Amino acid sequence: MAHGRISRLSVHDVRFPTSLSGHGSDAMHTDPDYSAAYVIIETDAEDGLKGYGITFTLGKGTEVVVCAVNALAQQVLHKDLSDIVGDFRGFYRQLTSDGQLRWLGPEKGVVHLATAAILNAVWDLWAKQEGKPLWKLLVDMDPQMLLSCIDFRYITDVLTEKDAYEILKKGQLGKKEREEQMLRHGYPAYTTSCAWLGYSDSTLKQLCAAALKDGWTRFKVKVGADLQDDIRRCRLLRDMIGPEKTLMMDANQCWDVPEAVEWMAKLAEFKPLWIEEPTSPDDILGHAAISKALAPLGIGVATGEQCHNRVIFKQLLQANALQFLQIDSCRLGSVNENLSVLLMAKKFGIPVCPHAGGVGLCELVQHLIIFDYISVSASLQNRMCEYVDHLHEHFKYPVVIKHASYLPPKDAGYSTEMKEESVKKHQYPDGEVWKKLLVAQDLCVQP
Ligand SMILES: C[C@H](O)[C@@H](O)[C@@H](O)[C@H](O)C(=O)O
Ligand SMILES: [Mg+2]
Repeated sequence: MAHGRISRLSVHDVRFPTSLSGHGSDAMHTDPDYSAAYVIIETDAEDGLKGYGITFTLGKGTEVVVCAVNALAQQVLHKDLSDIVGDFRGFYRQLTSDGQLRWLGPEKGVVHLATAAILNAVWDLWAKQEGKPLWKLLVDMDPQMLLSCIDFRYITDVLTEKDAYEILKKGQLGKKEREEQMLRHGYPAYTTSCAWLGYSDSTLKQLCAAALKDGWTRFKVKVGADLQDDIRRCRLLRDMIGPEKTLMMDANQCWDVPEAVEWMAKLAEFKPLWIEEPTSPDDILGHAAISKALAPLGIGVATGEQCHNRVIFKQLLQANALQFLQIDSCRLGSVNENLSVLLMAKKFGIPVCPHAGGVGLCELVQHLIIFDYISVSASLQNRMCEYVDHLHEHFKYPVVIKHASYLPPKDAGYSTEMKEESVKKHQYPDGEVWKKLLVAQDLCVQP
């Protein structure tokens, strides 16, 4: 049973200097420092359990998200955890409807990232108090209770609570077998970390060879900055992995709509399964036009990592604008909003392939997709979860990958907790790592 009154919320600006080695780089984010606004909530309960939550950011933006978390903190402080989760829909609504702060969103941008960080911490705490990993808390939850966590406002034209109930009811069939299957084999994954845009050809080759040796069969490559580079890199990868293995491409929003179609026609010979974020994440009809134009080439469109909220996902689905839906554990309003998107995707028959390219995103989103398979989609067809091989060593309960699949986490919680030492070292700007880097930068700019 959820218990304790929330007595403290603290938030830290934690940054990793990944840009120094090109990790995470793409056509639009050329110097990403993988970062997180890291929230810790404490209660007055005697068990001493804490909830940890993150949202993913890239360096400079983190301090802005930290401010937004502090602005929202009043909504959480002094509340009983049992009241929050007992009416989670109401609490979600309250947090996203603050009469003054909602002007900054609503339900998008910095305030929504802050909402995600806070709610991720709440879910972590709840799962810890129940003594279960988050995926298992969701799998074991009664469908009515699960639905009571979702705010259906703005989506009832495509998914009513009754529709959602039917989906979850159906999902009960064969659930036990699917859970056993997950525990035995895990959830299939693909890797992005061989082919960031800033990597040299020799790094790409070396990482791809190592990944093949480790049993990876699905690979994603960054494209979009320079066509000739793309052709060379895609050829290199396709030659290494052979014709049967799966290749995906990711442009991170760099093209106009016609440009996306033309560019992809030139990369079609490398047989990508999808092109991810070909254009602005807000351009629903643009994604639909690209989907239509690329369908004859056998290339699907994937998007979602910068999709603001359930409303945009709803419209992407309504407009046939995507063939692969990429949920993100830290951009949407935590588990609550992601549940609604998983259910909408099921209703439209669109496979969910979560986004996880960032710090901590693999740790979190694995819970959601494992739940999705066991209780909602009941299918692995055309589905896989992204994996990036960075920064797991900073987490107390890092992901476990075996045979290119995510093994379901066993520890209680949402796998969000970072090692204390890592947080201390990487806090910006006072952590040891940043102190050194900032001093070095200063020395460089001084005449
Ligand atoms: C800046 C980041 O690394 C992105 O490039 C990354 O999230 C990427 O889009 C992905 O799909 O993993
Ligand atoms: Mg991407």
